Amino acid sequence: MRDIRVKICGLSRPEDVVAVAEAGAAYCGFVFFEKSPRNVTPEQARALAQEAPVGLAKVALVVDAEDRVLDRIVDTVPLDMLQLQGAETPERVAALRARHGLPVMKAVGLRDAADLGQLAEYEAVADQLLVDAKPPRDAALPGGNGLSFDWRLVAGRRFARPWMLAGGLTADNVAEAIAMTGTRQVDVSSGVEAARGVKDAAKIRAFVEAARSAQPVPRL
Ligand SMILES: O=C(O)c1ccccc1NCC(=O)[C@H](O)[C@H](O)COP(=O)(O)O
Repeated sequence: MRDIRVKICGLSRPEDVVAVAEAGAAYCGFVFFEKSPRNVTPEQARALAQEAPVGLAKVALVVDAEDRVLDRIVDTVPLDMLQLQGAETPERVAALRARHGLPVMKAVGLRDAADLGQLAEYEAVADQLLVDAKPPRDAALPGGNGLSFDWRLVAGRRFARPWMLAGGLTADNVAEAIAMTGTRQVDVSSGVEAARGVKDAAKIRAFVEAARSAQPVPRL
């Protein structure tokens, strides 16, 4: 299967972008969140983006960012997509989409069936959904924690928009996750790191290979 699209999130060094491009990923992500070990400034992200070849989509991840912060990111970094990882409302998603003229991917955290209602709410306004594990209540980060959720929650679900599976994925479990959920897109951060916040080129390669060799359930 060659149509699985992979996003590698939390890049902070030029060699990470090169490794992601060479591995054949479709998206690379830059984290703008000061408490994160993967945080980059707009200027750093701009330099990283210059390493990205045509065809590798550059995604800015923000968490409840104020307009002036997001304006500076968008004005500084050549971007292809915004990823909203905070508590942005559907109205805020729609407003940011209109303000910046970029596709918006809204992250939705799942822990149990009670969280599924959010998917429909955000499908109505976002270009894509990132279906992620809901962070633990005491987590320092709202994402990028290397935690999975119960994939059976979305197995067989018909999404109205393109969506990406995230949360605790690794080269060892990504094929099973794709087979179980039927997703065509996957996102990873912790699972391709040598140490927290430090990406590993061999793990990136192994992850992309494992994802692209997976067999999603056929669409009926
Ligand atoms: O990665 C971070 O440090 C981060 C900080 C704040 C909000 C979100 C963050 N990361 C989100 C991701 O990188 C992923 O899109 C997703 O949560 C999967 O992460 P992981 O479980 O580490 O693969």
